[in-house]
Amino acid sequence: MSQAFDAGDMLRIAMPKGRIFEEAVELFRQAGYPLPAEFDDSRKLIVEAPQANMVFILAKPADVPTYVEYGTADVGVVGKDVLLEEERDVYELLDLNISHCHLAIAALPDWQPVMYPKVATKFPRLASQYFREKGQQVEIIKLNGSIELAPIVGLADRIVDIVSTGRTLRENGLVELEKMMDITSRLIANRVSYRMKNTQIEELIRRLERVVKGEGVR
Ligand SMILES: Nc1ncnc2c1ncn2[C@@H]1O[C@H](COP(=O)(O)OP(=O)(O)OP(=O)(O)O)[C@@H](O)[C@H]1O
Ligand SMILES: O=P(O)(O)OC[C@H]1O[C@H](OP(=O)(O)OP(=O)(O)O)[C@H](O)[C@@H]1O
Repeated sequence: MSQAFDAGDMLRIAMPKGRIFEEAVELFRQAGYPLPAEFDDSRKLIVEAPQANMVFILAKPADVPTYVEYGTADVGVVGKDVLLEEERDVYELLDLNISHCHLAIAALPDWQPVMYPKVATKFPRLASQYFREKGQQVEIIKLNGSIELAPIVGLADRIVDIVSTGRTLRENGLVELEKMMDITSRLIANRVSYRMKNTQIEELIRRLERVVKGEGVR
C-alpha cells in the first residue's frame, strides 16, 4: 500500500462531506478542538488541524465506514442509516445527536396494496431486512438519489427514504405511510485504532459527550 498519506501521531478522522459536515465541524469546535478556517471554504479532501493533533479525511457519507473499517481513518462521523446499511466491522462509540432525520416508507396518496410491491431506495439492505422481518415480499430497486421521483414516474410503488422536514415528500405529492426508525449521526472507530490510540479516542469521546449532553467542555 502507498505511504503517501502519513498522518504521524495525528488522529485520522473520516468526515462526511455534505449535510452532516457543518454540524460535525461545529461540534468538534465546541468540544475545544481548534479546526482551521480552511474547513469552511475549501475543496481539499485532506485537511490538517495541527493544533488539535487531527487530520480530517473528507469522504462521501456512504464511504466513511469503509475508511474506518480498513484503518485509513481511526474514527469517523456517520449517519446511523449509513452505518446500518454498510454493515462495516467498526465500533459505534457515541450518538452525536446531530443531523436528525428518520427513515420512512412513503408512497403516492392513492397507493394500492399489490402482491409484490416495488420499493425504491438508497438503502437496499435496510429495506430488505425491514420487509423480511414483517413477512412482506417486495422487490427492492436500488437508486442513488432523488428517490421521491420513483413513485411519480411509475418506477416503484413505494419508497424507503430519509425524511427530515417532510418538504421533499410534500412537494412531490407523496405521503409517509410508516416511520421505520429515528436517525442521528454517530462517532465510529476502527477496532485496532481504538486500542492503539485509546487515550486520544477516549479524550475525544469525553469531550464530544460533554457537548452532546450540553455540559460544555472540561
Ligand atoms: N434531509 C436531511 N436532513 C437531515 N439529515 C439528513 C437528511 N438527509 C440525510 N441526512 C443524514 O445525513 C447523512 C448524509 O446525507 P447527505 O445528504 O449529506 O449525503 P448523501 O445524500 O447520502 O450523499 P451523496 O451526497 O453522496 O448522495 C445521511 O446519511 C443521514 O444520516
Ligand atoms: O424531509 P426533507 O427535509 O425534505 O429531507 C429529505 C430529503 O433529503 C434527502 O435527500 P438529499 O437532499 O440528500 O438528496 P438525494 O435525493 O440526492 O439523496 C432525502 O433523501 C430526502 O430526499
